[in-house]
Amino acid sequence: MTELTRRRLSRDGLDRPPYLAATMRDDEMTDRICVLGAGAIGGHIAAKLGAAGVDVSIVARPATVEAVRRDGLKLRSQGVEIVAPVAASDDPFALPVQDLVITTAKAHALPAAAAALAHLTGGKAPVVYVANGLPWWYRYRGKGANDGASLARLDPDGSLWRGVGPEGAIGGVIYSSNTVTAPGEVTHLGTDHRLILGEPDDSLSPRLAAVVTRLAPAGAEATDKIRTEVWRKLLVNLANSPIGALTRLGGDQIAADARLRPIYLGLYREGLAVAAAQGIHLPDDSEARFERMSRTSHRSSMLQDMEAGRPLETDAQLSAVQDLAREAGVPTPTLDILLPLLLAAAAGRQ
Ligand SMILES: NC(=O)C1=CN([C@@H]2O[C@H](COP(=O)(O)OP(=O)(O)OC[C@H]3O[C@@H](n4cnc5c(N)ncnc54)[C@H](OP(=O)(O)O)[C@@H]3O)[C@@H](O)[C@H]2O)C=CC1
Ligand SMILES: CC(C)(CO)C(=O)C(=O)O
Repeated sequence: MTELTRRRLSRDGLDRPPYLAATMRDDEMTDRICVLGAGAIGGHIAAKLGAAGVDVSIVARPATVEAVRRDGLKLRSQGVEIVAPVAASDDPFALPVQDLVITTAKAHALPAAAAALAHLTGGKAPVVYVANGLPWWYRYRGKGANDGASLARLDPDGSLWRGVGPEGAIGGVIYSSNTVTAPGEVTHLGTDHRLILGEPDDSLSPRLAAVVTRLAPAGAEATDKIRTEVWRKLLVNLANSPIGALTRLGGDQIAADARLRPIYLGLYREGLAVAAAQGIHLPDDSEARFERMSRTSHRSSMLQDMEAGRPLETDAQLSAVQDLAREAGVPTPTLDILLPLLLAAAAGRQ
């Protein structure tokens, strides 16, 4: 990386002590935003919000909380390091009710976070779900035959649907390559950064407009076709994630290996067919997508999880797609081979 320009940005121009949300006066906290599950993506979003003076707190794991309380939340992006003084806690129940909650926890971590989300929203505040893969609320106010229930794969005991409620859900799709390089420090690779938000009923509601305005410092934009955006991104993950996690290769290395090309194209095209069975018709840009990976050395978040020994996001990115394919009678031969290989490889990690 080129020499970093260090900027120390302080919310309200004050050097506030680290984590204060629970002790702040109510009149100081009129526009509270909390990011639950702040790792690579949540850290990126929270750092940009904090640097812009937004009153943001994060709920994160203890090592992150300790680092952020001590040193602030760091984001290295395009040769600049932002150090944002965001509040941090590993106990969501110590936080007051928020005006807006963003979750960037992986799909498999969400059911366990349902009670925390319910507490943070106070039953009122919207929750922006930013994640790869199919979301648990996919069948809320959609137009499909099975509308009106969670995707069972992603909300197996219904704790999200019943405990948090789909009414508060705002869908989020993100294009941004990030890695946690140290606790409380996120490195953003390249220049791409898009955060696309949409209502499950596809309306351009006043609520959506308000949320997009609040999250503008983090690059938010609105869509009136959130499921189309979910699929557009999911196709990329469906093809890239299993190949990357199995081979341990970054984007440019995958693109340089011609043997991987038909596997990538196969996965992508199977995803296109499943999306089409859902009424979402996207152009076949699989070849261009494959070539485009040569531009980035980013190691996918699933590969990062594979290497760190963490659970993989296979349910949201792969198994839920296979579920929809089976429901619709769409063949997915490439996915059907790679998914068991990936699950076995993940299970066999030391
Ligand atoms: N990284 C990237 O470049 C990209 C990621 N994405 C997607 O964004 C989403 C987030 O990914 P990413 O940021 O990489 O993931 P990370 O694992 O870096 O961040 C998620 C963090 O949330 C923590 N967490 C989970 N549940 C809780 C909880 N209840 N309370 C506190 N902390 C919690 C996790 O801890 P623990 O691990 O201990 O559970 C982890 O530290 C995923 O869906 C991913 O696929 C999309 C585009 C690019
Ligand atoms: C690789 C990338 C940026 C796009 O596939 C991604 O979404 C991830 O890391 O999970």
